[in-house]
Amino acid sequence: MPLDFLTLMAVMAANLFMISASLPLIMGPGVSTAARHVQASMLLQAVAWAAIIAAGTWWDQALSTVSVACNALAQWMLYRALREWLGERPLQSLLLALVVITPLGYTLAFDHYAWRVGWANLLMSAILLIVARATLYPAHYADPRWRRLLMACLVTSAAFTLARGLLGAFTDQYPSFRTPHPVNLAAAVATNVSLVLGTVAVLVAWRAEAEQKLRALAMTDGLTGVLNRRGFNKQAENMLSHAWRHHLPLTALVLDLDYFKQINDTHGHETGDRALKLFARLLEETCRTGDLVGRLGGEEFGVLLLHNSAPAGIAFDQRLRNRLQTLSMAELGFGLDYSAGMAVLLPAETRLPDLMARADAALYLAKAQGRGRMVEA
Ligand SMILES: Nc1nc2c(ncn2[C@@H]2O[C@H](COP(=O)(O)OP(=O)(O)OP(=O)(O)O)[C@@H](O)[C@H]2O)c(=O)[nH]1
Repeated sequence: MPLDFLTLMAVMAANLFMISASLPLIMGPGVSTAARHVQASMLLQAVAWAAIIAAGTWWDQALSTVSVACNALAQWMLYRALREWLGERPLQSLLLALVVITPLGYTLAFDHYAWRVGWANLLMSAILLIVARATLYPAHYADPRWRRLLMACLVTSAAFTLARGLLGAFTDQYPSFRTPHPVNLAAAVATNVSLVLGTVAVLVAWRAEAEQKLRALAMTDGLTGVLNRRGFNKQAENMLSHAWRHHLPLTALVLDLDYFKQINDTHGHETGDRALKLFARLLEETCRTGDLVGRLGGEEFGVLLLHNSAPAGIAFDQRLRNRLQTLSMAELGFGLDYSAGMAVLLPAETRLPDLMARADAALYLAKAQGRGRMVEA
C-alpha cells in the first residue's frame, strides 16, 4: 500500500486539532493544572504540525521555526503536567534551556540545511528523552501502566527524531523533511500511533488524578480539613503496625470540646463551626510531623502521637490548652475549653479499637470530674 507522507502529516494535524478541541469538552470546566497543561500541549503540537505542512507553501523559515518552537513548548507543557502528577521531576533547567535554544538555533542556522536539521532534531530528541525520563520514579505512588505507555510513545518519537537529525546532519541521504524518505514515512506512521497511545495514557493519568482526589476527599472532614473518622482510623492502623514493628511508643488522645451545645445555642451555629475550625487548626499546629489528627465526629477529635509516651501527651495537652485559651478569646470573643482522655499503647495491645476505647473511657472520666482537664487511662 503506497503511503503518502503529506497525507499522513495532514491526518496527524487533523487528529491533533480534534483531540485539542475535544479534551476540554471531555474533561469539562475546573480541571486540574496538570490537565490544563496536557490540553495546551496537544494544541501546541497541532499548531506545530499545521505550521510544518504550511511551511512548504509559504514563509518557509518563519513557519518552520514556529513549528519547532511549538513542538518544544508542547513537550515542556507535558513535562509540567508530569510534575503535577508525579512530584518534582529531574532536569527541569536543562529542559527549559533546550526548549528556548532549539527554535533559536534552528532559525539562526536556517540557511545551512545540515546544521538546522541536525540541531533541531538532535535537540528535540534530547527534549523528548528528558520528558520520557520524567515518567519514571514518581515522588509518591502513581500507576506504572500509563507511565510506561507514555514513556514508550516518547522514546519512539525520540528515536525517529534522532534518526532524522543524524541523517540530516551527517549524510546527504536525507533531502527534506517533506520528501517521502523511508525514515519520514516510518516516523509519520509511528508518530500517529504514538499520538493515539499517548492520548490514552494522559487520559488515564487524568482519571487517576481525579480518583486520587476523590479518595482524599472521602477521607477528609469537609468543615475542618483534617482527616475524618474513616481517614483517621485508616492511617492510625498503619501507625499502630509501624509502632509495633519497630517497638516504638505510641500515645492516643481523644479530645472533646466542653459545653459545645451551649456555644451553638448562645453564639449560633456559624460561630460553633468557627470554633471547630480553630480547634482543628490548633491541634495540627501543636502536633509534630508524623503525628495524626482527625475529627472523629461532632466536637470530638483524635490525636496519635508517634514515638511518644505519657510525658509527651501531657506536654501536648498543656501547649494546646494554653494556645486555645489565648486564641479563642482573640478569634471568637469567648474562651473555649476541652476535656481529653489519653492512653499509651500497652505492650500487649495490638488493636486500634482497644487503644482508642481506653482513651475514650479516660475522656468520659475527665468529663465526669468537671471537664477542662485531661485524664490518663
Ligand atoms: N456548629 C456545629 N455544631 C456541631 C457540629 N457537629 C456537632 N455539633 C453540635 O455539637 C453539640 C454537642 O453537644 P453535646 O454532645 O451535648 O456536648 P457538649 O454540649 O459539648 O457537652 P459536653 O461534651 O458534655 O461538655 C450538639 O449540639 C451538636 O449539634 C458541627 O459540625 N458544627
